[in-house]
Amino acid sequence: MIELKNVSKVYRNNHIALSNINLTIKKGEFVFVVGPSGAGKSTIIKLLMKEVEPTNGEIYVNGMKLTELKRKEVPYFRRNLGVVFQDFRLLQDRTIFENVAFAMEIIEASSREIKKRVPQMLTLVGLSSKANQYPHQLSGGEQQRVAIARALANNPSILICDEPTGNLDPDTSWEIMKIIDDINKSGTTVIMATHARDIVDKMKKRVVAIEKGVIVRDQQRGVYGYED
Ligand SMILES: Nc1ncnc2c1ncn2[C@@H]1O[C@H](COP(=O)(O)OP(=O)(O)OP(=O)(O)O)[C@@H](O)[C@H]1O
Repeated sequence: MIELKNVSKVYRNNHIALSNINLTIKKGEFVFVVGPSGAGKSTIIKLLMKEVEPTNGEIYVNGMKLTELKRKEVPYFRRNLGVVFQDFRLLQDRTIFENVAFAMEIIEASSREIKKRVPQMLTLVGLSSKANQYPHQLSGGEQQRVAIARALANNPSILICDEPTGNLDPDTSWEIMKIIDDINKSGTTVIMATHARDIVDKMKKRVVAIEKGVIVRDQQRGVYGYED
């Protein structure tokens, strides 16, 4: 479970990115976070990853109070999170297999586990045949599937996606959404920040809308609801 209690974030330049956010996300939910550019969506994601600290308020993820986590506990905490970004963020000088393996090497998984798990993840995203290729040899959609495989390698309970379809054409975006939806159906909590109106409208999931750092709407089976 994820809980933000009275969370505010003021950046160093005194910009108020989030103001008194209260949000609870249950295990297994699928939540879209929508809102105009600059509304604070990425800031929420960075707070959940403990990449930035809140100025005020409390954040709990899977029973851990993030503001009280010690520096050395952060890697352990992050094992529970898989993260996918708009720009894929693959290592260009490593193969597809090595990119997925890298996530497991960080948590010091054994080479035996890695050899077993990476092919399973590549099969899940339909890329077994590309294991020995390099990112630049893959299409954008394929690269995003690698990023998803990497995000899931350590079996996280939460998948966080920041604009995962932002660089993809509509058909490819839907292929990615099908994979993310299946991951959610298998029990993983999904939080996805997006500007993709069509996807939000068709998926009929919970929608949390943010404007100027404030939650202005929180709907089950919601819609995108912006003209941008
Ligand atoms: N490191 C930072 N220092 C100062 N201001 C920042 C910083 N990061 C973000 N901001 C500001 O905080 C506000 C919220 O930014 P955030 O990136 O969370 O928005 P967003 O909703 O994700 O936008 P987009 O849809 O364009 O990605 C913006 O006004 C942004 O300029």
